[in-house]
Amino acid sequence: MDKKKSTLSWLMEWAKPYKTNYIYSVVFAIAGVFCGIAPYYGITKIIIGLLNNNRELNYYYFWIGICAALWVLRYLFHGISTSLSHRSTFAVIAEVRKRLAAKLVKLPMGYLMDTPSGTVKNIIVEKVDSIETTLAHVLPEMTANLLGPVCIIIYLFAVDWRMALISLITVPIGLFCYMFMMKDYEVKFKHYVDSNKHLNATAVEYINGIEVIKAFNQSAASYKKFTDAAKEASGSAINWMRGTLPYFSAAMSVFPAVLVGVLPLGSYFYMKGSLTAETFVLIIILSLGIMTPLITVMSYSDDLGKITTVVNDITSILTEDDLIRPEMPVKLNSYDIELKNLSFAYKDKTVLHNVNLLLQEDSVTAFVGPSGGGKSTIAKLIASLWEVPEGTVFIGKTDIRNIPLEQLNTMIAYVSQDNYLFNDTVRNNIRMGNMAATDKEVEEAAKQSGCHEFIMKLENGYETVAGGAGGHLSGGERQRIAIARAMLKNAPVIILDEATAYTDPENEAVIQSAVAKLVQGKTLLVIAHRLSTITDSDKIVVVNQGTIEAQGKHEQLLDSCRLYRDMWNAHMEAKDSEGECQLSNIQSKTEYSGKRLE
Ligand SMILES: Nc1ncnc2c1ncn2[C@@H]1O[C@H](COP(=O)(O)OP(=O)(O)OP(=O)(O)O)[C@@H](O)[C@H]1O
Repeated sequence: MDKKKSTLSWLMEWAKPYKTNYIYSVVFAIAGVFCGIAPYYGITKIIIGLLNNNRELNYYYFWIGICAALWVLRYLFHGISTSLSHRSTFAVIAEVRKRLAAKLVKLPMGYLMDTPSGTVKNIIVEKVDSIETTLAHVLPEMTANLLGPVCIIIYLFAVDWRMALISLITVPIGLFCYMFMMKDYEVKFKHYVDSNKHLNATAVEYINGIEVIKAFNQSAASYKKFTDAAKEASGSAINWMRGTLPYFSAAMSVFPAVLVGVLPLGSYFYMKGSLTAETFVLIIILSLGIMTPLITVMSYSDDLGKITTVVNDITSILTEDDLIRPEMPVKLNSYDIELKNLSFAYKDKTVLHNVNLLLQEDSVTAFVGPSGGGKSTIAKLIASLWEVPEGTVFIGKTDIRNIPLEQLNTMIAYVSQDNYLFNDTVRNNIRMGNMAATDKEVEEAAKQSGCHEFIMKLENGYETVAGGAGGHLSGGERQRIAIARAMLKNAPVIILDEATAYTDPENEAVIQSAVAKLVQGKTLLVIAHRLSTITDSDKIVVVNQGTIEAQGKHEQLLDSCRLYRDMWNAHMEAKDSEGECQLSNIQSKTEYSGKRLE
């Protein structure tokens, strides 16, 4: 996407589908402005009639009628114009928000992790909302309100060029004030916008982290961070207003004050006999008529100063580089996953070094290893949550960069420790795995992942609303719902990244036996800290410090890999000390391999 496009080009691109509506809106706005100015001509005619001692009542009725009709038409046309521009603008706003939401899904996780969610929300909600003024008001009203006075001034030139020039006397002064107002406007407004984004991010952080803040008695520090952000936001608003308001007020008062020149100089010409009373009255009244449109134009100049910052914010997301993927689905020979010379860094920190590995279809591969070794990073690269910068991930011998994102998302079910549950019913949260699933299928998946029982105990069973991020459920319950969701998806590649970390051993056994039934013919990758749960995997891979330290079956690794042996011993000791050394019992329930379980 073109990152150098101007603000105007962006606005035109967004408004293009509604071009006709906008054109009609401008036309009606112009008609409205003319109907607003024209009565001044009628009033001039009435005054001139009075000055000439015209005694024909019909003459006055006629002009009064014309003025009244025009006044009504003015509001009618303005209403039609505003309704057309608003209808189109709200459609544009919805479309821009849709594009932003669609874009977020295509962006690498890195972008989303580096950008606070409050900032993203601020752009999608508030910033997008603020293009409303420009498209719905500034475009039709500013055009019309500029065109009206310009036409009158041309008419005045035709009537008396000296008076027309005099009526323009305030324009350079007004422009001068305007120039001062616009000096540094964008910088100050940007500061105001940035500090508001920061305030949004801090507010979201404060709300999301309230549990930790309370638990660690950090309310004073966190509250201070939030109040500092609020203070900065209000300071930047004051700074922005202070820098612009005096000039804005001066421009607002000077610009439309056309009578300042018209009255004294007109009187002088009249006294000298070079200006008739009729022309003088006509010029005075028409000069008054152009004031209202000029004030309207001035009031929108402020919005023009803001729009570049607003559009830049919106397009900063829209022009961010996507995960580049083709559109057309590709045919894959198998669901074998192969990593070749895979390296990866989070910013400057390299966490994977030249990883080579094969995860075969119809088999269970388990990643084990010390914390921070890189297990989840490999899983995320396979799931394309991050772009592969160096080396290659193949699925069925096809580079994942050549597989459309949608196809990839359909064939991989990724369940992590922190699975997000939407603020929707438990049933719909599970159904996200397969939107076409029937209620019965949803419940079947819930039974297999060990959540049916606790769901039935919830206030409204499957219709209970899970709450934002599943806040009404325990960590283990949330994980089991996420597993049910993945089961329903029935994807050929399943990645369980510590998916049962919060689950108690009993439920873990239920889940694992259910998953075991599903893995036939699939590629299953399990990341686990509880080694006893993966001893029967087809392949166990020891990941340490971003490299593959060893791989093989449990018994082989016990013999050949010291790190694995140490981890196993530590795990056994921990189990012993917890008094839950019914290993054989748990193992028999927790084997992932479907072949053994059946
Ligand atoms: N988003 C991120 N930004 C920066 N560094 C990260 C990010 N995610 C992970 N890391 C770092 O990358 C390294 C590997 O992390 P990763 O989560 O892959 O390890 P892991 O083996 O899965 O660890 P664990 O078993 O604790 O989940 C760690 O040093 C971690 O701090």
